[in-house]
Amino acid sequence: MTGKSLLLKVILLGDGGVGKSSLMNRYVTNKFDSQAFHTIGVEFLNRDLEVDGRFVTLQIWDTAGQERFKSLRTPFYRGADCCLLTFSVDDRQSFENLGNWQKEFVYYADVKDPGHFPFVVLGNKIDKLERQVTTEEAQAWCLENGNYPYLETSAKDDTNVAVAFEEAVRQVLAVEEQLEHCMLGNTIDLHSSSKSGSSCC
Ligand SMILES: Nc1nc2c(ncn2[C@@H]2O[C@H](COP(=O)(O)OP(=O)(O)OP(=O)(O)O)[C@@H](O)[C@H]2O)c(=O)[nH]1
Ligand SMILES: [Mg+2]
Repeated sequence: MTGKSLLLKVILLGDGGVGKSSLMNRYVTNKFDSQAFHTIGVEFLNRDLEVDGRFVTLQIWDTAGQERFKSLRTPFYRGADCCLLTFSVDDRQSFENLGNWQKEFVYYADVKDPGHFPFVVLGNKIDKLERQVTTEEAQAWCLENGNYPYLETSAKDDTNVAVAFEEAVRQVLAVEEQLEHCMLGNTIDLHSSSKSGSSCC
């Protein structure tokens, strides 16, 4: 193993019943429960992985989507490195609520620069035959709301679950690299006699 393992906190948000707990459990324990209970508050599980040569410990925070548990989940948003906005492709309302979840996260996590925060959107339950949201609609929402990556998953069939969490890591690493690049730019600026500003951030 080269270098230190990076601890990243990712948080799963979305309406009750879209499959957040099922995605986390599929990814970490490779199990699926067709009779899963609603989450109360938050739970988290860790999994180590390697993405593009970087060793990462992913701390996955699974939150309660039901409105009545709002005050129990929001205190845990702070410090998240990535937010997975989740809906279910067989539940139109859960898709229409994505914007509310995004706003709730930005507010309670106190995100200073929402335009550069790594969100990833997941359309879960693609094993279901009766869809209420098309792939194209979901892609269009992602494009309009911040050009977020969109992945379609099935916790039941284990479709794209690992890919989704790896994409979350890639998004965080990309933002981190951008920041490092900017800081390097600023360091050079401080020692430079020219007054030209940094080209990023
Ligand atoms: N067919 C199918 N069912 C799924 C899938 N993912 C989850 N489910 C089922 O959907 C129901 C709700 O799943 P949960 O994982 O508990 O949903 P949640 O988003 O954690 O819900 P809250 O904890 O209330 O916020 C359960 O009965 C799961 O078995 C999937 O990919 N396909
Ligand atoms: Mg849950």
